[in-house]
Amino acid sequence: MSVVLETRGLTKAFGGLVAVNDVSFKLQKGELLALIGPNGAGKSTCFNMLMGQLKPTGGRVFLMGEDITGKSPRDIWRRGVGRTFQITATYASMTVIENVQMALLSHNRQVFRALPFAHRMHRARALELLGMVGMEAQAERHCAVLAYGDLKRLELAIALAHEPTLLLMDEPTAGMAPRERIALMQLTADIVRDQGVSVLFTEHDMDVVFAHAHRIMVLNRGELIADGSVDQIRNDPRVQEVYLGGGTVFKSEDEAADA
Ligand SMILES: Nc1ncnc2c1ncn2[C@@H]1O[C@H](COP(=O)(O)OP(=O)(O)OP(=O)(O)O)[C@@H](O)[C@H]1O
Repeated sequence: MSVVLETRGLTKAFGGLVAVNDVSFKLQKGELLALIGPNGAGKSTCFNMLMGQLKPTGGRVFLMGEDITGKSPRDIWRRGVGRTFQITATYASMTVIENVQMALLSHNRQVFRALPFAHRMHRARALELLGMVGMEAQAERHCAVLAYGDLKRLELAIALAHEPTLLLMDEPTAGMAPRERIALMQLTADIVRDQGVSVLFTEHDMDVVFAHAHRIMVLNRGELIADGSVDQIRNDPRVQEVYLGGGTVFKSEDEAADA
């Protein structure tokens, strides 16, 4: 296995508040890694440092062994780190396929040169990407009329248009119904398996995390308190104590399957 992403002692302080404190981890190629923790644990701050939106106050970030600490978001994106957001970022006035075509034009640095012909370019690849997320049949629909779950799947296709090595997904299932959440993460897990992409995601829904993550890291008050398999995390008393303020006992695998 090869390491795609590594942090060493990653730290971010906002004045006196240390939001992320000395966080070190590795993400292997083809891994679907969850970063969980209660509200305010530091997950978004961590993501924003990985993506270049925030500069760390300490520590380093390595992508495929290369030090990318403090690089700009655009530079990091160009190196193959894609991102999906809590709020979908699609163009409502365009059709589904046009949104993917735009992403492909952007990936190929053709946006301005090719704009008059944009609707004709990269159609085959766009349809292929829509097929990957089960949205081929909706290619000609306008984004404004799409159901929320479909918008999230389109967002995934747009992120894949950039052929990312690593995809950062910040609460990908926020605002979705439970059944849709499981479906979107199943789709993500299939893409990880079939396309060799590596994914780091944050998620509040424990059923989603336990059902799909290959490995789970737990942040609490900026510190990484656990890093292990689904079973290790489910049974870790520190995690049960700290996560959601204590008193939480996670469902066993059998109970979760029955739910
Ligand atoms: N720009 C900022 N300035 C000051 N404090 C900040 C800033 N961004 C985040 N914080 C603080 O850092 C801590 C971690 O916040 P962060 O948003 O990273 O947590 P989180 O785990 O993503 O939370 P949530 O699950 O609620 O999204 C919080 O105490 C938050 O108030």
